[in-house]
Order: sequence, then C-alpha cells, then structure tokens
Amino acid sequence: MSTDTPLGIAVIGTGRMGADHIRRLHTVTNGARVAAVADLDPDRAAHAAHGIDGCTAHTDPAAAMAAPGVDAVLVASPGPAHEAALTAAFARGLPVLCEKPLTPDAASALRVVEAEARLGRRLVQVGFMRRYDTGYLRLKELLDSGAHGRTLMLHHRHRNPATPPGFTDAMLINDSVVHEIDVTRWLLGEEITAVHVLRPTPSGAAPAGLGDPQLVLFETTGGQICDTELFQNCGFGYQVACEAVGERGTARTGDDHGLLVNADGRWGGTITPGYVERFADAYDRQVQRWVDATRRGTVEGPSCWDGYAAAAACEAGVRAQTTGARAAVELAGRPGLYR
Ligand SMILES: NC(=O)c1ccc[n+]([C@@H]2O[C@H](COP(=O)([O-])OP(=O)(O)OC[C@H]3O[C@@H](n4cnc5c(N)ncnc54)[C@H](O)[C@@H]3O)[C@@H](O)[C@H]2O)c1
Ligand SMILES: O[C@H]1[C@H](O)[C@@H](O)[C@H](O)[C@@H](O)[C@H]1O
Repeated sequence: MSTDTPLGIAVIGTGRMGADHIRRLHTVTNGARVAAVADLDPDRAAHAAHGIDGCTAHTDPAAAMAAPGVDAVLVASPGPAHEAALTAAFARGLPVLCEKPLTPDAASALRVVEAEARLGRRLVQVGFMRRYDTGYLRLKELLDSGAHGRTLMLHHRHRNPATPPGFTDAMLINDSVVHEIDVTRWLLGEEITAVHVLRPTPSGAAPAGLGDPQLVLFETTGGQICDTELFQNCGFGYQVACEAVGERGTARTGDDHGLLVNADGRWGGTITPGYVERFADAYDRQVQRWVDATRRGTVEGPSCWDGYAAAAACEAGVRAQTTGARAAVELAGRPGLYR
C-alpha cells in the first residue's frame, strides 16, 4: 500500500481493550485510521464510532471487515469469539492484530494455526504486549547477549487489584498466566514441557470459589524452572515483574515503574492501578509496529504458533490446577510456516 495512505482498520469488540485501542489508533498511532467497528452491543459500537470521520458501526464482525476502506483487523472481542473473527479475516485475506489469548483452548488454537498454514502466509500477530514493554525488551536483550551465562530460572510476579465478576480458576491460567507462558517462551527461546500449580489457602479477599493466589511452575525444554506468583485480588494495585537468574548474574524488570521518592520520613513510589497504565507504552509500541509492518506488507511479532503453544501450556496448567499433579504439555508438530 502507498506510504501516504493510512491503514484502514476494523476494530472487533469495543469493550475495555477495544475502546482503548480505538483511542490509540485514532490519536496516537501514525499511519492508521479506524475505518469500522463491530460490537454485539449496537450502542457500544455506535458510541465507539462516534466522532471518527468515515468510521461505520456494525454488530456483525464480518460486515465491519467488509466495510469500505478496511485493510486490516484488530480483534478485541472476548477470547471465545476470536476463532470466528479470525476465520472471517482469513476469508478476506486481511492482516490481524488479535488480542491475547489467540483462542481459549488448544484445539481451537490449533485449528487457527492449520487454517493460516493452509493460506501459506502469516496474517496474524497475537497481542502478547509484554514483548513490546521497554523493561522486558531490555531483559531479553541482556539474556540473549549471554552476559550472565545460561538462564537457570525465571521468577515472575503477576498481581491485579481485583478480578472482574465471574472470573474462574481456569481464567487465572487462560487469561492471566498466559502472559507468563508467552514471556517465558520468548525470553528463553524454549518450549514449556510441563506445568505444576500449588494452591495456598485463598486470600480472604478472593471471591468465593476462586483459589487466589496460586503458585504456577513451568519446566522447559532447556531444563529451566520458572515460577509465577499469581495474585489477582491483591487490592493494592497492578504489579507485573520478572527476575531472571543466570549462571553469573540476575536481572529484574517491573519494580520501578514511575518515580521513587524519599521525603518526609517516607520512601517509595507509586503502583500503577491497572494494566492499561502499566503497559501503556507497550500497547502503543505493539500497535505502531503492527501498523508499520502491515503497511510494508509484512507480518511480525508473536505468531499463531505462539498463540497455540501458549494455549497448549494453559491447558496443561488448568489440568494441573484440578488434579494437583504435574501436567505435561502436549504440542502438535510445528507447520513449516512457523519454523
Ligand atoms: N493485552 C492485555 O493486557 C489485555 C487486557 C485486557 C483484555 N485483553 C484481551 O482483550 C480482549 C477483550 O477484553 P476486554 O477486557 O476488552 O473485554 P470486554 O468484555 O470489556 O469487551 C469485549 C467486548 O466485545 C463485545 N463482544 C462480545 N462478543 C463479540 C463478538 N462475537 N463480536 C464482536 N464483539 C463482541 C462485547 O459486547 C464487549 O463490548 C480479550 O481477548 C482479553 O483477553 C488483553
Ligand atoms: O485480561 C487481563 C490482561 O491480560 C492483563 O494484562 C492481565 O494482567 C490480567 O491478569 C488479565 O486478566
């Protein structure tokens, strides 16, 4: 496409993330315009399109993708709706930025991998935005440099102030730990081979029936052990951090977001209230890189294979949650498109 023409994007799902991406595409991202939006809720779709020149509102995702001026799709509907949206985008040959998770289970994620492999070219970038966060990028660079020798362990921390209504034990893995699964595979360049889940007595702040917090352990093909403290009702703010332990050094990201102030007999900084604030730069960079690559006619970033491998590890995680035993990750063969 001409470098002067902005990329026309259809945004599918205009809830919390969809609305934030629409704002970003409209006011932050260079070279993009929101050409159409779709939401099952017509009022929400109309509200999202309001004030954006030429943007049409739809309740059917396929109709939004067929709207005039649409060159690409950003999927921000809930995970169970992603496969249908991706199938509609594939039918039109449209490039997609798909919010995580690719799909909520391994079987549907594998169907997406196979459908894209049949097309013979990549169309999808999965929205694993931590890969675009400055701190994680610096950590990756350090680990890849080999300065600390081989990486032996990763310690992840993932705390949210509160879970939305209806959040389940399985969602703790599929919606939340999926980020640590992706970041582990990406930082180490290894697959996850097995998952363990340990469950302390739940916090008094956890909604009834939710086993929060949990300690999730991954084993990798490279023999590393990685742990995640997942605490989704910590009450005090949003904290995501990762410490890598190498043979000759350690490095940690995620502790020092913002300013550390010492004054009036107190020390400390602020904690971001949620992921929108903590990962604002990462979302901006992720979307800009996707728009730039799409305008060049290329696809970069996390692939459908990454989305499938994460879904397979999540499935093992949910099995480990329910049985209390180590659960092995079963991966299908990797199609040539992703090698
Ligand atoms: N990367 C991140 O940090 C991050 C953060 C939050 C959410 N997410 C992901 O973003 C996606 C959306 O999450 P959210 O928090 O914005 O959810 P949300 O519930 O706030 O919004 C989802 C919207 O999609 C609409 N919708 C439902 N089914 C649809 C369909 N079939 N077609 C079109 N619209 C449909 C709903 O009416 C709603 O407006 C999920 O995949 C979620 O996992 C990612
Ligand atoms: O959907 C959200 C989102 O992916 C956030 O980045 C994560 O921190 C939350 O745990 C999850 O529920």
